[in-house]
Amino acid sequence: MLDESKFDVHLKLWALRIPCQLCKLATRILNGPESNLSLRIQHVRRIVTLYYLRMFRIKSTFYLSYGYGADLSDIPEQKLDELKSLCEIEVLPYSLTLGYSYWSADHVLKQILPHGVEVPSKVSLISHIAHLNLHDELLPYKDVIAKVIYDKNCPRIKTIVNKVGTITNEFRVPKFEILAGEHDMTTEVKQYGATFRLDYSLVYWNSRLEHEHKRLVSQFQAGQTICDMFAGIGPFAIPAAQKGCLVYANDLNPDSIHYLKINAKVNKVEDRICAYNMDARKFITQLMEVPKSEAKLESNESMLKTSDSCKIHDDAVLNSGNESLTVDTKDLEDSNNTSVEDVKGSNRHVASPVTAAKRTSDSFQEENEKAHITVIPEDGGRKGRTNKRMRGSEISETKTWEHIDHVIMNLPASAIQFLDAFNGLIQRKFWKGNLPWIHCYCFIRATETPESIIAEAESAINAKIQDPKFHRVRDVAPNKAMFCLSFRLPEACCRENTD
Ligand SMILES: C[S@@+](CC[C@H](N)C(=O)[O-])C[C@H]1O[C@@H](n2cnc3c(N)ncnc32)[C@H](O)[C@@H]1O
Repeated sequence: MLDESKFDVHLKLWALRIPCQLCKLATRILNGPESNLSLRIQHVRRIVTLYYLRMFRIKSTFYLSYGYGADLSDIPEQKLDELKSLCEIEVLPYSLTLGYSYWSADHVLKQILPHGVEVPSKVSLISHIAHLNLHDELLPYKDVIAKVIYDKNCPRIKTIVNKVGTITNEFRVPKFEILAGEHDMTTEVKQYGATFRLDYSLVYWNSRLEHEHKRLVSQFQAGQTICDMFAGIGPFAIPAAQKGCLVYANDLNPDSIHYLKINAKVNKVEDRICAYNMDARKFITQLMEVPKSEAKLESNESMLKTSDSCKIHDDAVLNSGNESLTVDTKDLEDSNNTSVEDVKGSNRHVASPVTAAKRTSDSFQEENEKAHITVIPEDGGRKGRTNKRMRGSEISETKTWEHIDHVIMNLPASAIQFLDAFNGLIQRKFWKGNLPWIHCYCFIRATETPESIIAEAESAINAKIQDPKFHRVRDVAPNKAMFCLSFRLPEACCRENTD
């Protein structure tokens, strides 16, 4: 329990009694820039405000002066003359108690925490949720720290959470303990004009990546096709779609896809986002693999023409075959217990067959949920393209084995290990135009260099990377920084002949 009375400070002050309507003017006179007085006034500015408001309520008016003598001798003559010309000034003693509610969180915590223990300075705000990362030394004080931060920031902050342990699950979602406020982790954040709804306890979200999301999307052009292999709730996908790109967005976490769909709707880009819930390696393979036969190709094309605006390579993505195109719902449920290291061999999600895409909205939704493959736009094509931001060319029918402009891989801990999926994936004779840009996020530790990262990437794709570009995103620890490695997929990755 926090004894709030411990923070009371009793002040004996002198006050000037000034009529209500002249208070502002008197403050301006006393608070002039040229005298020593202004310093003092600044020092007591909050008291002044506080007190002024309080007096205003009871229709009386005071201007508090912290150090003025009763005879007004501290006030420079010229200012005093100005004041006197306004009205008759009365000086009287006044006692003021500044209590717990007056002091800042920092001030209170400094008094509570033992000497030498640093007050937590970094609080991440995700709309109404304050996320603390308390280190071991502060854990014994976590409840009082949370209470003070909550008291001082309520109602803007409604929930205070602390991250427990390190992130070990595949979905990159920390475990949180709610320390104060409402037990509600659903929230809404804005990034460069887009709205993102999310449940912070279920999906990955990092507000510190806002600038990076913006930077990368600024490289995309309207009409381009983007593939986001680790899309989360859509911080790349939604703005790219807002820009007029067609986006194929995938994430292994079903909750991320749930919110991605919501966010696509909220931002009115559901006609330009196709969402998938599967392992990234399987996703990219199925998206870019050429259909097995011309016959299948043709039947896909006719389906595409009648299907909604999200043109999907049905044969590859929603293959009716029994073998590979399946997602194991059980594995997905259990995947919270899987470490990041397990990700590489993640084609293990094999079990229930995935079914084809064309159907009415309800059955569509139902079946896709079952199969963990979701295509958002149930009626996007019929509704037409509503997004005001769309510029440039309309999205034409897209065959993802013929052309994709950019591939985003934001899973820094292990995205490089997924690059081998591109080795021999594209069939050159079907591909039109340039090969895609790959934007692969990674961490570089003190023991590593950009060269060692390139070597790892080249070994994964089994080809030499020409003109790689590294962009430093942010420092995540003293010896570890997050980078974006961008390069155009080398021609040598392509398969020359169809099977
Ligand atoms: C670092 S987050 C990035 C999310 C989003 N792109 C962003 O910038 O905020 C990585 C995402 O990859 C997803 N993920 C992890 N392993 C995956 C896998 N094997 N296949 C597909 N998605 C995966 C996680 O669920 C998480 O949402």
